[in-house]
Amino acid sequence: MLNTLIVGASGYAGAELVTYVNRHPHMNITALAVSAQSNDAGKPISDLHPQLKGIVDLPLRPMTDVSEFSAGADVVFLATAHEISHDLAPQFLEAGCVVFDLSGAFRVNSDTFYEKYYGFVHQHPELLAQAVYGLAEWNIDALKKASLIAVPGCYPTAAQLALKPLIDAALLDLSQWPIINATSGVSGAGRKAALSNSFCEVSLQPYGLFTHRHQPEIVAHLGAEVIFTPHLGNFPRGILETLTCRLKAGVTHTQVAQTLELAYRDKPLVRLYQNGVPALKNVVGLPFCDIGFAVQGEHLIVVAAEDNLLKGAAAQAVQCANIRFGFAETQSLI
Ligand SMILES: NC(=O)C1=CN([C@@H]2O[C@H](COP(=O)(O)OP(=O)(O)OC[C@H]3O[C@@H](n4cnc5c(N)ncnc54)[C@H](OP(=O)(O)O)[C@@H]3O)[C@@H](O)[C@H]2O)C=CC1
Ligand SMILES: CC(=O)N[C@@H](CCC(=O)OP(=O)(O)O)C(=O)O
Repeated sequence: MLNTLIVGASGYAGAELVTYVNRHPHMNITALAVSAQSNDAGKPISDLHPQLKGIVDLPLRPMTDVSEFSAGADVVFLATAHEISHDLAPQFLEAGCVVFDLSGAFRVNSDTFYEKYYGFVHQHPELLAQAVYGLAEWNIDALKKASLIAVPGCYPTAAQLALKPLIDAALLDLSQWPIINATSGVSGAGRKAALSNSFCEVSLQPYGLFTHRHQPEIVAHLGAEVIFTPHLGNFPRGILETLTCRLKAGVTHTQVAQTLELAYRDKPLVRLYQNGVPALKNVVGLPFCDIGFAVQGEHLIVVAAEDNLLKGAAAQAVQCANIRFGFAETQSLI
């Protein structure tokens, strides 16, 4: 049994981790942690997330002393904000834990990226170099040996799962940058109240044009430029991405289909559509990324859908843990 700590357990991604870890036959929840000053300290998690009532009623414990929580823990999931993960991960690694970080704190190994896109100067370049990017389907060998896993961003997961096999197989004419239009539900912004996320404010609107931090994350790991435009939609959860690309001259529908099929035929959490394209309702509440496409001449449109809190966060984190420790990849996920 792996003693497992979930930090940020009261958040949206944290609560999904609690559900998965609780039903994992090889993991045992040692504690559910929140900040030292949390308003929710001492409350049962099921008071905040009633879907857990009678399933997990453990209290949310304020993390006043990290060493108290790291002692005896084998695995730590950090479902915390980027700056918090940046500070906590080294302490848990030092204590010998395997750390799965759901934030952006260790995703991109660059000197300038964090200051420009996250607003802080990264203090742990050695950990940036060591962290393994947890795009699970594409990084299995490195994940098996990793001690710090940077779980990808929600938007970059769907975008890369759609584009990577096509780029690797050299099917795309990259002189036309793939255009990724993505719409996310509001849970992507976390549980904390904010005017911009409140019911009457949210409609359907693009944001972060040319400046969103997921664009350079996608580019860094894909090795190709893209145009990425996120949108906020007025629904709670799910991400749908429509990716428009140019195929190299002569590339056919069959070649695209065969390339995706080859990439994902033994990957249970990516589901390919032979006909049509996915809708959000097919993946919300489920750990899959669904992919469909259409071709017309040299033009390709790929559609990818996932639950931002699941394949975009908690499910991919547990998938990475399953790979890291040699369990079935879908253990406790489906
Ligand atoms: N929401 C999403 O769709 C996705 C989120 N992510 C990433 O996952 C992480 C969590 O996101 P999300 O669940 O949405 O966030 P939430 O805002 O919903 O939750 C954040 C959690 O962190 C806790 N927390 C805050 N400060 C500390 C601290 N110092 N020590 C310990 N716990 C703390 C909060 O509790 P309290 O404030 O009471 O202490 C809360 O439990 C973020 O880095 C986010 O970028 C990644 C992919 C998708
Ligand atoms: C709708 C919404 O606000 N989404 C968030 C992204 C989700 C997230 O949590 O960011 P990471 O994947 O980088 O951790 C945003 O655009 O900043």
